[in-house]
Amino acid sequence: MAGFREIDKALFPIKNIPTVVHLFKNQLENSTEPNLALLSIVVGAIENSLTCRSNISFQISEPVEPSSLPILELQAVEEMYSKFHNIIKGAVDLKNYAKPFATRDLVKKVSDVIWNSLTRSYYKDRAHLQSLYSYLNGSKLDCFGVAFAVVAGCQVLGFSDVHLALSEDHAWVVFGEYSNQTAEVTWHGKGNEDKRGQEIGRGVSARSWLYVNNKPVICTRHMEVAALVSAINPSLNATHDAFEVGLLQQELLWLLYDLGHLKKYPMALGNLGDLEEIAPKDGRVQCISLFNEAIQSARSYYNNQHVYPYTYQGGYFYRHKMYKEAFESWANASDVIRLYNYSRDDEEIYKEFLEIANELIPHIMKVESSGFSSNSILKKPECFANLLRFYDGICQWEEGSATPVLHIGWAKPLVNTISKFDSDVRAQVNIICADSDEDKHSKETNGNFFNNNNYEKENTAGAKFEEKDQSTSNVHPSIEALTAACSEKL
Ligand SMILES: CC1(C)CN=C(N2CCN(c3ncnc4sc(CC(F)F)cc34)CC2)S1
Repeated sequence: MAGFREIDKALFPIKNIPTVVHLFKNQLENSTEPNLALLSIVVGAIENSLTCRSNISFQISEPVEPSSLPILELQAVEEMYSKFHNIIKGAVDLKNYAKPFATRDLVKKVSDVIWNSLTRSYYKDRAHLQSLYSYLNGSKLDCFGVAFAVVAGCQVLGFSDVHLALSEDHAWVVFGEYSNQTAEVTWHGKGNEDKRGQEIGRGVSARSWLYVNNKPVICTRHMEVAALVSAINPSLNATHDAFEVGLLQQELLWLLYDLGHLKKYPMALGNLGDLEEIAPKDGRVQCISLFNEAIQSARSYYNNQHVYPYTYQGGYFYRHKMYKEAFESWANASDVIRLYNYSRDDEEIYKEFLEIANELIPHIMKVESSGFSSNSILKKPECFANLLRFYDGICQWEEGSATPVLHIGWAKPLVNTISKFDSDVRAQVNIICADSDEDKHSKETNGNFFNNNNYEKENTAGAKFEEKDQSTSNVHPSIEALTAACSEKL
């Protein structure tokens, strides 16, 4: 695997963001494949020098240029690249692995080389541990960083069939002549025995959100560049970002967007949307359309089995006080999770729903019930309908799962929220029956329980609602009990 070519070397020493973008453009547009190790070292070096107080070795001099980046010398990068190259080539005797396609043994061997060269114990969730710069200068990598390093290592060895597979909270690799082989190469979560070398489970874990019902993002080389750019972390500390690092990430994501490499990568589109919300670039689409593109991408390529596109969008609406829209996004997120079984590996998404249900929605209820405007969301039946759909999805997520989701801590905010809607508003919500069926996945074809798009009559709020008929629904018993309880109470 050759290192930089002459046209890349000519860009050094790197002093500003446009030059980094130019380097990535060269790597992404030329005929051979982009060099993952080199690009990860470059952005990792810049990120670390601007976010970590101790400017680790690469002889960083104070920026002399008016531009915003410390000067990055070619020699420093080449030394790091050849160090990575020598670690991998030195440890893997290619005579034992016939080409052209990788084998499980080869992938496991590369994973072992990375794994065994890491610092014995360190705080794994720390920021800035995702790049090869961190690996080569601090022998530390986070969960994603290990998976990325394995793919970069296989690229150095010439196995172009080994690619990164990404769920919303885990990473693994695919390989083989038909790219249909899978292997764990890193750990996940706290205190879980790693499953490195094993193929991705078809057992109970396959129904957990962690493996997105076998609809992960399967990266091309170019999408692996998008993953390393997405993994750039501009945070300086808990409250501040290093402005230049965020700008670099935003410019690189736009380059990848324009080249079409974000089309099948919903989270990268969401990341770009978040950056655009903070610092909108002239002549670019609104950030809300990026969140919509992420949702369309998940619906088109991943059978709508991803949650984050809806929480990116819901978070945006919430921050902009567009509460009716936020409820719809969160209800759509809940329609995704309802088809999964909750497992102990799903903590991250559990925390996401917990925060929405027990922090964000109660906050909205508080600020909305202070005023008495006729335009209040507390007067809108579709808001009530979407909240019920949101809660019902979480209840169904729990159904059939070995691990419970709900506990008493969920009930108080839940009842408090529902009881904020008057009976005349609640009465306008039509709960549509869906066929009751044990298997979760057959439900995704039966449509929603709360079909809040199925209205017949105009009502005062301008939306159209059917009068509630007497049909009982088979939503989760706890939701039905709650709505009944509210009716009795009022
Ligand atoms: C709506 C949110 C709470 C805001 N940020 C979210 N992110 C979700 C995770 N993020 C990601 N962004 C791009 N690619 C990946 S791959 C991956 C799994 C990891 F194990 F490899 C995570 C992730 C970025 C940040 S979801």
